[in-house]
Amino acid sequence: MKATIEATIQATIATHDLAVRYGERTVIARLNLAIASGQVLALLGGNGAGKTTTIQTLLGFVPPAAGRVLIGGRDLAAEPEAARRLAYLPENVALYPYLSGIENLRYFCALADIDVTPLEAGDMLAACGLQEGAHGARVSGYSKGMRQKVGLAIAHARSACGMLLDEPTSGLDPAAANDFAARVRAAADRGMAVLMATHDLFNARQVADRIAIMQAGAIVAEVDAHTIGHQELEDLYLHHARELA
Ligand SMILES: Nc1ncnc2c1ncn2[C@@H]1O[C@H](COP(=O)(O)OP(=O)(O)OP(=O)(O)O)[C@@H](O)[C@H]1O
Repeated sequence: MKATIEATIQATIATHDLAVRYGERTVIARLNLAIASGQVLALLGGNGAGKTTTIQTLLGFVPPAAGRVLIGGRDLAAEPEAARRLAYLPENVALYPYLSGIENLRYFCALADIDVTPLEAGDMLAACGLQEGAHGARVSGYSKGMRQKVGLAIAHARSACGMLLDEPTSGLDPAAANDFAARVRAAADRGMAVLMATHDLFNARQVADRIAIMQAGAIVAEVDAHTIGHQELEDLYLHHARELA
């Protein structure tokens, strides 16, 4: 589904006719995305559909073969630093294991020239749901859910305008997944644009405003997450998965 030019320009995270190649192979083809402030787009798709490659390209890690990436209206090709306004939460948030939650948050903020006092860091972690007893403990002992809360706190502290999540709920128990979903929704409600690549249809419906289905590097369907039922979404997803088989 093609985003209008107006939506692309106004969006916080956007791509226009994006193509990505690995060698001779095209893995993203004419991808048009537009995610406005306050919106969550869930990107569904089978293994190898191109979800992670899309995220890596938005972050500037993978160069486009054609098309444009716009972050906050700034073209990444001309202003690569625009990608620094995005927070990235991969499946396993990378933190320094021998530092505490507070130290990790302060360190990642310092990299962005943001000075955060230990007290402020504790408040930020608490606001993201990390229990106080864990703030000063080494991250090596944290669960996946706790690491994600630190990741969310870093994103807020760095005033990210957008957040890219790659399979954030895989491996989380239902309570942790539910809690994470609520926090992502809250981040969007405060104005962040969120792109969430996931295999979790339930989570996609719970958190997202729109759900896009990706197949062989292109969006083949886009639906309203608030109105589509679980069965309908599953059928749509499987229909496109079968087309490929
Ligand atoms: N560094 C790379 N070099 C060459 N090909 C790659 C590279 N990274 C990914 N690919 C290929 O690009 C295609 C898209 O991969 P990608 O990881 O983006 O898919 P995905 O939708 O994130 O899949 P999954 O759900 O399994 O994580 C796949 O065919 C993959 O093999």
